Formats: sequence, structure tokens, C-alpha cells
Amino acid sequence: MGAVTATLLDGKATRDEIFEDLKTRVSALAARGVVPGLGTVLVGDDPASAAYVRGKHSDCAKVGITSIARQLPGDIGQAELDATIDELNTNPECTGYIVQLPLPKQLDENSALERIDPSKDADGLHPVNLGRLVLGTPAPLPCTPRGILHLLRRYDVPIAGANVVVVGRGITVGRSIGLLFTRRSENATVTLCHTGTRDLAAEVRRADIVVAAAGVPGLITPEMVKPGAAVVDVGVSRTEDGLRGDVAPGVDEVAGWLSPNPGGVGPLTRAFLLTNVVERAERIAADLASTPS
Ligand SMILES: Nc1nc(=O)c2c([nH]1)NC[C@@H]1CN(c3ccc(C(=O)N[C@@H](CCC(=O)O)C(=O)O)cc3)C=[N+]21
Repeated sequence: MGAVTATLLDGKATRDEIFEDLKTRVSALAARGVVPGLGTVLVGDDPASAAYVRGKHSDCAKVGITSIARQLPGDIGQAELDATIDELNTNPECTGYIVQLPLPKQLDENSALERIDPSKDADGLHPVNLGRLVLGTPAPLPCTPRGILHLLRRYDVPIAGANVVVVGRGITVGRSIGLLFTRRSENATVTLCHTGTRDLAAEVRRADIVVAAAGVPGLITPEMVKPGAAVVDVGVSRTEDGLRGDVAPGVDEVAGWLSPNPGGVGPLTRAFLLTNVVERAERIAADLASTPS
């Protein structure tokens, strides 16, 4: 075994910093009579999904955000899901919310996501908000991509001009993160790789920053990584040996920076979910202040 060279990007410490900032902002909102509320819609009793949702509500308690939890049986039809979404769309206590994915297979995920009021879309994954991201107009940003960018900046990883190789074309990370990295403010060059990529190793070897979001355990091996590159492990899979990321052991002996999984982007995904809710509450407070009574 060689020596670890990589600086570990500490998602929990960075999350704690964001929470401190959010607490201050939530107090300022309370002084103006606005209390942010995060809603969650959980369908069925998958233990992993239930644990993620519990984590989101315990984060809310730390920051001073109201929790609005809606739990539905796993065998409901679309109409019952729609009714819950409609209720949260009109519930004034709910500043923003998420429908926890994946949904049971009889339900249509895209139609559920489209039904969310775009102004309450805490995930930033509503088609209107993804469209605004393309246009560069203000919108809630997808939480995991925003977390990745924040973490890289926090550790002074050079982004402008960097070759970023993203592995995985899922909506929550792979498809949307390129839109962030290629903004003028970031100025990175992005290559999006997927299962149809001819020579993944060759693409990854050119990368200054690797975002591994394929959901294939151990996909990114040490031989594929350019020495000194930043590697962000986003994918997570349940295997016989427990939870495994997309980054194989030993990458920390080649990379310059490594965002581990767990302990990397996961906590930041949750922190930016709350940030999206607080930002909407701040817009509501600003509108109240500018509306003559
Ligand atoms: N509408 C929707 N929005 C999501 O954001 C969403 C979703 N559905 N479905 C499932 C995935 C998964 N996901 C995670 C978030 C944080 C951790 C996380 O905080 N993980 C910790 C370990 C677990 C813990 O400490 O609780 C870590 O990486 O260190 C993990 C996974 C959000 N997702």
C-alpha cells in the first residue's frame, strides 16, 4: 500500500458551516414573521428512503426549519399522490418540499415532479427550474451538483479552465452538473460519460476533476486517475460488503483531493435542500416587505 496523497474533502464539517449560516438567516426571518417549512412526501416503507427522509427532518430541527412529513402507503395510485402534492402546493406553512425518489413502480415519477409548484421545488429538479438553469435565470439549483461545487470551492480546487469528467447521466447529478460547471462564473470544460462511452479510462485520465455518479461500485480505479486530480465520489450502491461508492480503494493514493462516500457530498445535498427552502423564505419575506399593506 502506498501513502495517501489526497486531501479529503470533509462534507460534514462543510455542512456544519452551512448550517451555522442558515441558523442566522432563519433567526432573521423569524424576526420578520416568516418561518421556513420543508415538506417531504415518502411513499411506501423502503428503509433506506425512510432513513434519508428522517435525516432531512433532523437537519431541519438543527436549523430551525419546520418539518412537514407526509407518509403514504406503498400501494397508492397516482390520484392519491397528486392529492398530497396539491395539498403541499397550497399549504402556506410549506415553503418548499420534495417527493422522495424512487417512487413505487406503479407511480409516474416525472408526472409527480411536474406537478410540484416550481417555486416550492426544493430539489431544483422541476422541468421549469432545469430550464431556468439552462437559461441562466434565477432558480433553485439541484442540491447535489450545488454541494459538489461548494465543496470544491471550499478546498480551493481550481475550477476555471479545468477539465471536468462526469461519469453518469442521471438527472439529479450527471445531466445537470455540467450546466453549473460551464457557467461563466465557473468556466470549466465538461465531458459527460455514460455506459456508451467508448474508452472511459482514457476520458477519466484527462480529468482535472472527476465526478463519479454512475452508481457502479468501484468503477473509478487508481490507474484511471491523473495524479493530483480531484475525485468526487457521488454514487452509492448497496453491496454484500455494505455501502460502496463509485470510487475504488487506492484512489486516495493518486488523487490530490478526494470527496469520500460517505462523508462527502451526501451531507451537502441535505444542506442545500435546506438552503433552497431558506432562500425561498427570504424571497417571501422580501415580497412582504415591498408589498404595500
Ligand atoms: N427527491 C429526492 N431528493 C433527493 O435528494 C434524494 C432522493 N429523492 N432520493 C434518494 C437520494 C439519496 N440522497 C441522499 C442524501 C444524503 C445522503 C447522506 O447524507 N449520506 C451520508 C451518510 C448517511 C447519514 O449520515 O445519514 C453521507 O454521505 O455521509 C445520502 C443520500 C438524496 N436523495
